[in-house]
Amino acid sequence: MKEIYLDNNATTKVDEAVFEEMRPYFCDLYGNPSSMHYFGGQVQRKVDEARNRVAALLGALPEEIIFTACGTESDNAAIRSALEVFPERRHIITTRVEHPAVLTLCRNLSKRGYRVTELGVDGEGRLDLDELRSVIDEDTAVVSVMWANNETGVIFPVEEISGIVKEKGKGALFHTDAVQAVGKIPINMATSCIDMLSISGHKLHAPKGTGVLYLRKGVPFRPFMVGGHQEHSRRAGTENTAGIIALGKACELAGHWMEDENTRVRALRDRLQAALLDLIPRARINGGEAERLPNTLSIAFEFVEGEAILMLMSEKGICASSGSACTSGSLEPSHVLRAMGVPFTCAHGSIRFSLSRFTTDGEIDTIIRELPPIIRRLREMSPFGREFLNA
Ligand SMILES: Cc1ncc(COP(=O)(O)O)c(C=O)c1O
Ligand code: FES
Repeated sequence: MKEIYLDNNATTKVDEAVFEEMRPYFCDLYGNPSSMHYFGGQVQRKVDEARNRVAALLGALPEEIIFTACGTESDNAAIRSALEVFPERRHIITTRVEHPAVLTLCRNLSKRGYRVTELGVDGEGRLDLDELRSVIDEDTAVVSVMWANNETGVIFPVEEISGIVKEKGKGALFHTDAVQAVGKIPINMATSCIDMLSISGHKLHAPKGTGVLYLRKGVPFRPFMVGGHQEHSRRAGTENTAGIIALGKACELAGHWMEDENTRVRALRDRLQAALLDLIPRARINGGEAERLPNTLSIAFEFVEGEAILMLMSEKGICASSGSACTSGSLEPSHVLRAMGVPFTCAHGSIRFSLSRFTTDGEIDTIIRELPPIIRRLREMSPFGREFLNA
């Protein structure tokens, strides 16, 4: 059975071209880029090329790119740096729907004397920017708001938010977790006032364990990882050269595929969404009224358990997710859907489909064929579902 993989917000396939680009850097070109000899020098040149490629995708300068080990590290490095830049400030602003890479860090910091404001969202997952305007003050060190949500795909107006932070924040820094946005929607740091931005390689067809922290030129930075002088002393540790080279290639390819993502992939997502709403009663799109990533569909089916849907779909080779990968496995409904006020019964019956450039028309046809009978079967097994089906 060939899998139908619609869980690309959890992780993506490494593009074959990306794999080919990194392959020589394990057994043949294994030199240390910091070495003085030619053998290390040739690797250094490839790392520089990767930096240029990442910068090109972001409209950034190469020196604004810091390679890290993952999106989580980039998030931690950004927020911790801002707190060290302003040791006298004790206020952090974030949102209730951030990924745990940001939210858990902020909640830990709140136990160590920081005041943390978590901005709320409305029923469609949208932020209230007036709330941000009213809570930001001279004590605020950093504002961290994700570009796009991993569960619902809802896009936040981070350019406008960074403008508010610059206007009202008395120098506070603005960080955005753009892990789900990079490669899916156009980003141009040249025309932006975002100070720091996080990327994770494995969400854009590069290997797991690669990441980037974009740091705007001139923004003060206190490194989280200290030791050697790698990455201009901003991130110590011998570089993951093969991973960095892969990430560079993945960013180059993401630039080429951006239009496909926003046309063909978007049309596939929209077709899946329309068909499921049409064929399955009492289904609802989470964040459906908000601006969303072109590849993401979070859909709630009343009277059924998401985990049960996932298991029956998995038997048919269909891979999707119920909320974020890190929270599935716990029985708590997703913190994102809870923050949106999605009723408990819908939050539990929510499924996330996340497409990629590798998703085909035929795969979408299969889901449209297989999912409605699965939901019907599960509803027949549940007392509330039976009541509804018999009504
Ligand atoms: C929005 C968001 N931020 C951060 C991360 C963490 O990235 P990584 O897995 O590279 O640590 C993820 C991935 O799950 C994510 O979706
Ligand atoms: S670790 Fe990826 S969704 Fe949580």
